[in-house]
Amino acid sequence: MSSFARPLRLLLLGAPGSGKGTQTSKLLKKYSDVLAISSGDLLRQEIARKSTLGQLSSKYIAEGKLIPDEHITKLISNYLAAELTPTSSYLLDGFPRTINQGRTLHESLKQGPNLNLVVELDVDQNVILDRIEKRWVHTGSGRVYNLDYNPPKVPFTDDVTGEPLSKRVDDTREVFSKRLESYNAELGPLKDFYNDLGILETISGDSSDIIFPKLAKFIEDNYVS
Ligand SMILES: Nc1nc2c(ncn2[C@@H]2O[C@H](COP(=O)(O)OP(=O)(O)O)[C@@H](O)[C@H]2O)c(=O)[nH]1
Ligand SMILES: Nc1ncnc2c1ncn2[C@@H]1O[C@H](COP(=O)(O)OP(=O)(O)O)[C@@H](O)[C@H]1O
Repeated sequence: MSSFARPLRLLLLGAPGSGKGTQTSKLLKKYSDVLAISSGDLLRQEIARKSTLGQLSSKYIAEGKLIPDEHITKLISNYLAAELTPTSSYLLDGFPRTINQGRTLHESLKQGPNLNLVVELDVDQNVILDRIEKRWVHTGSGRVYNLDYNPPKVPFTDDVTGEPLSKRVDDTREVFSKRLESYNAELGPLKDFYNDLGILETISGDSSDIIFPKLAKFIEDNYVS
């Protein structure tokens, strides 16, 4: 039995550290039948298994550069083709993040379960560097922690597996500034594209605990009831 009256096909747009992964995990706790796809997590898994794409990507990621559109689009399109059904509800985190990726995805899903909601997480960019510097991750699962906001039960240890947490190579002050610059450069055309499709919403808040209730209510009002 689906949680939804109509399928939720959501893209979360947001600067690095704005809380896309955090909102995703909160939504998955509320709606278990949503397929969550995080481009960053998929890339980090490729890097961990030392695939060709992983070896290529690790250089770009370490320098805060975007992976070339054709490579990331192939990875995500193959994943979607394998996992999506015509009635799927899904959540995209981190892809698309350029207008070319957005247009390509829109064309490839034209006959199928295309995006029906794009939410921009509008967070004061002065607060996100501190978040990034305190972010620790469990690479295997993509679980995200923060020394201030959501620390693990046991220091530097994943709550579920007990495995050690790690810092992302791109979560440094200097690399972060490059990622933020690239996000800000790509955001305008993407927002215009989805605004023209009539599916863009912007939710503001300087804490994920302010944003999530607004996001959950929007979904409840428009996709559940
Ligand atoms: N202080 C604080 N940290 C947060 C908040 N929301 C998320 N974080 C943490 O900030 C970091 C970035 O969040 P994440 O969800 O990974 O952002 P993403 O890069 O957009 O996916 C992580 O360490 C989160 O645990 C918040 O409202 N306040
Ligand atoms: N859609 C994408 N296009 C190009 N590169 C991507 C994409 N998604 C992720 N990446 C690469 O992976 C890195 C980490 O992505 P992600 O985990 O989404 O980080 P963030 O915390 O910035 O949201 C990005 O800085 C970029 O190098």
